[in-house]
Amino acid sequence: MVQVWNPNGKYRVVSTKPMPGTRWINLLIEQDCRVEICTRQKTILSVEDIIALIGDKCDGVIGQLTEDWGETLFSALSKAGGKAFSNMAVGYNNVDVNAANKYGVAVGNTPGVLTETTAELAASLSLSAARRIVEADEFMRAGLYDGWLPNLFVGNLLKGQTVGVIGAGRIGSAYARMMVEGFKMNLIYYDLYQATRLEKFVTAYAEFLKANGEQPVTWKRAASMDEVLREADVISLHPILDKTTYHLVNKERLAIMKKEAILVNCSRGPVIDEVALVEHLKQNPMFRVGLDVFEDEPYMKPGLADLKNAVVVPHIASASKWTREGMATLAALNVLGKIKGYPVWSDPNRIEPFLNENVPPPAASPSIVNSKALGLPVSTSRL
Ligand SMILES: NC(=O)c1ccc[n+]([C@@H]2O[C@H](COP(=O)([O-])OP(=O)(O)OC[C@H]3O[C@@H](n4cnc5c(N)ncnc54)[C@H](O)[C@@H]3O)[C@@H](O)[C@H]2O)c1
Ligand SMILES: O=C(O)[C@H](O)CO
Repeated sequence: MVQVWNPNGKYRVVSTKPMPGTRWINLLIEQDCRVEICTRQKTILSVEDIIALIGDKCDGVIGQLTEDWGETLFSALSKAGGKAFSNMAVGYNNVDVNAANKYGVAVGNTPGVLTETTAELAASLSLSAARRIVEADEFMRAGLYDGWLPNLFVGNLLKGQTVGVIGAGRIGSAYARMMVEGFKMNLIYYDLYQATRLEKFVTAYAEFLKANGEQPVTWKRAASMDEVLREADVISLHPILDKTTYHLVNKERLAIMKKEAILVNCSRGPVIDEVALVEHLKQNPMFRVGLDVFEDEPYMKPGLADLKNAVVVPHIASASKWTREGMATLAALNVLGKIKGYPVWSDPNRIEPFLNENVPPPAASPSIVNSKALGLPVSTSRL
């Protein structure tokens, strides 16, 4: 149930799951780590399972977003001499960072490497919902197709419509660019901060279209989230999950959206009140959703699975080979960096140097979310 690499390594690093690729294992082994990988056939490990894996001596743990990293686990890790934990994910709403701070444990995450992959899945869900691809696929497989018809699976044209993005950070901005450039959609977004680079991109693209005699695209930063919900035809959610974004989309907000709107969620399930969503989908058959995440994963709220106007996939937005191997590498290097006393990389939005397989990675932890709280030194490397 535990696979061991480099048994005589000085530092003991535990991974609660097998992760894609071997680079992450090799990087740890090269730096004198004994790597233990839990191979249990149990998808979601409990706190007790992880305490058993940590044992009496553990220098660092690489964990998953399905695990509850709170007071109990950080206390156990600290007692075992551990100073580092990394989620193999960019989102870390499963981690109580205050508890980690209390025990002086660094918390890593994996930004950047999954930005485009996740945005591509959001774009795929947008298209699947707009063009009713899953419904049509089921129809074909059921042997129901008996010839072309003018009204068969008529969906929505994206070109010239408005795409709304809630949370225009790394992934939200990448998605917005795909939809604007790929489908010539106009953009409206809501974020606590201005997405300057995104705005510049859309402005430049609009100028390019105009110079080619085409209808230019437009953009607008909305003053409120409701403005996006009212105006957009396709809305994709990309904020972090915290107290301010829990049930951000609720019954009242669903009611202000267009009757034929498409809602996509590749952020975290609890950003939508899923019970209210099921009801809304029942009442509004032309309203469609594309969901990668669910409020009570791995479960769906009753009724959702029966609805034809919902496309549902099992939290696979970051699931491309390159991204998942890169996430494993970043998570391992976060833990390794802390164990070795390396500084923290200065810009978690520029993690490319860690992903080049042809050169050794920088001597730094790529992304530690509580580096300031722990007073960790920051790398001065300008690679
Ligand atoms: N489905 C998946 O597999 C998958 C994959 C990657 C990331 N994610 C989720 O996507 C999230 C975003 O990732 P990212 O790399 O783009 O992060 P990011 O930090 O770059 O972007 C998040 C954005 O949300 C904004 N935001 C925060 N609170 C908000 C609010 N109340 N209203 C509107 N905007 C708000 C922030 O200002 C920021 O711009 C992650 O935290 C994670 O939960 C899911
Ligand atoms: O936060 C994340 O990284 C995802 O949910 C998994 O890739």
